[in-house]
Amino acid sequence: MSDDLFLGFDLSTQQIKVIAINSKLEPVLQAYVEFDVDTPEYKTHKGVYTNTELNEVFAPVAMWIKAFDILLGKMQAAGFNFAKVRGISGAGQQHGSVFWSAEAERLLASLNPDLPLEPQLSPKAFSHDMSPNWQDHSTAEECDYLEQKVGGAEVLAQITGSKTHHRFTGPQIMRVRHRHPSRYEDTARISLVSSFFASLLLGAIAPLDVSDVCGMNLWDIPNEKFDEEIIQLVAGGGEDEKNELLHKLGKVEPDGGKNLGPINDYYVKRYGFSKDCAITPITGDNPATILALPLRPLDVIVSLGTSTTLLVSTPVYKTSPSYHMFSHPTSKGLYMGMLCYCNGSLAREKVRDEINAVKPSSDTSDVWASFNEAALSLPPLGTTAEGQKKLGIYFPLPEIVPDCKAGTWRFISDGTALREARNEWDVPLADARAILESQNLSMRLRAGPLLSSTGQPRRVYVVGGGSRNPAICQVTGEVLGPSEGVYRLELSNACALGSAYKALWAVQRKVIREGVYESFEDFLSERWDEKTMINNVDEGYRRGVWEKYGAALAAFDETEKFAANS
Ligand SMILES: Nc1ncnc2c1ncn2[C@@H]1O[C@H](COP(=O)(O)OP(=O)(O)O)[C@@H](O)[C@H]1O
Ligand SMILES: O=C(CO)[C@@H](O)[C@H](O)COP(=O)(O)O
Repeated sequence: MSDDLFLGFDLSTQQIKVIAINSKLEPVLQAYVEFDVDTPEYKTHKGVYTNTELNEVFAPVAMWIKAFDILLGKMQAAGFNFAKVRGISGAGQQHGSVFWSAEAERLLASLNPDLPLEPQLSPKAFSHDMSPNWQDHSTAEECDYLEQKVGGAEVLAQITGSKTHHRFTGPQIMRVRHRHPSRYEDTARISLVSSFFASLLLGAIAPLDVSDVCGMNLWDIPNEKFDEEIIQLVAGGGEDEKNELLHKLGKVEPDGGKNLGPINDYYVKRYGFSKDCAITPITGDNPATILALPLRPLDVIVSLGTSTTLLVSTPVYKTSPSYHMFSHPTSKGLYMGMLCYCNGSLAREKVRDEINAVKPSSDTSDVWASFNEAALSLPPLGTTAEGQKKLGIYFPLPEIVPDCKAGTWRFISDGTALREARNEWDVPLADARAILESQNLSMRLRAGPLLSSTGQPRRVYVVGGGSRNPAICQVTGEVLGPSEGVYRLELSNACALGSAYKALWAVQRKVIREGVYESFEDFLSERWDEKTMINNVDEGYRRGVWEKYGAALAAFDETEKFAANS
């Protein structure tokens, strides 16, 4: 019906957000809750706790539930008509795990609509009150062990789509078993952040999502099943321990558009949702992001959230230890290729703050004004009249790609030799251009094999908080050089939007024949209106400039190797 509504939630690092759309893909409501601001009692910083000594980063599960209570309350206060919602999907920050206690199923199934969710579930529904976060770097030992036992990074990447990564859920579960054996023992079920969120909505533990499960290092992507050898290694012990872990993980739902069941009665009674509002698998925030745009071959999404991620959709399952492959969230036979950086917006903010400290802008309405001016006042690579180029690496946090400790490095390249910079670097002003170039050169270096033989994209779509920044968009266009330019998705939250599209597709997709449905791509292309959804924010390829950055790639590769080995 024309007034039917569909919800896409996003449980990300710093916020929980929602977008409601109608059947014509038009957004009718957006709302969010910011953890640090709206749930201050948990005292998180940017949504997480950090234990620097052990390289641990984690988030309190109770805070997410409380924030969800607040978000639903905000929607109610805005007069949102929950009864019109026909379908719900969502996205969760990837890799984070939630450890449910044996009490969880009973508590989820008997929620009292007179009370908020959080006090009914926390702490009793959980065997562990914290969820390891994707920024965590504490699992070096577990990663080395798994990689060595399974036969190396290439083999792990072939099976699971990625080499082992500190943040991936398999190594994280293994660490919880090592560090908190009794909590692991008391765990009845393990969810990802995505399936945890679906469980809250269903009032029962939801299956894992077909795409998000690929962020665990446990799922054999080509054979569409858990890899029992890896499960055994993570579980320790013998056959019983392996089966116990398989049971804790539960099933994986292969159909991204499946109706998992109606929304739990709790929400019907408390908020007035319809009894037949369908819950569709909730996926990872990055898989959900690729659903926000009708991607064509050679198109790239650069998501500029807390993390920076580069995403492509491809029919080719081509693995490498330097990037990730995931099953596509809606379309069997397609895959999502991804690069992910920890040092995205927080690293840019650090340089921005250093510049504001020495050169505050007269434009007090834009905290990025001085940073942007500094970035755009220099030529590519800050090249001097003598031909010296500046290459920097800015990792306030340990980085994923390359696997590198925290630090800042500045280099001068004269085209043949590379050396660490001395006083010829105007710190911090020259850092503005250098950090943007560095982040884009790193993506260009690694995304090449996922793209054409030249490594040049057709379009770059920028999404997320950082895409509002014109200097960031310009340097992205200069370095990545897309032939058709850089486009910004005008709705700021791509993964919530992609999730809402997924909910709509799941409810309205045509049945082609028994068990075969209209594809997500066909469904979206028919309805999507480019003119209202995206804006051309940079011309992209500039003759001579793209080539100049191409010529600097080898030197940039060397700077990364230097940083990773120092
Ligand atoms: N004008 C801007 N320029 C650069 N960065 C920005 C701008 N506006 C917002 N951001 C950045 O966007 C980030 C949040 O993006 P968002 O996509 O909401 O992240 P997440 O989904 O990870 O919570 C913030 O860390 C902030 O630094
Ligand atoms: O770890 C990854 C992807 O592998 C991150 O992209 C997380 O999924 C968190 O994303 P944001 O909160 O930055 O959107």
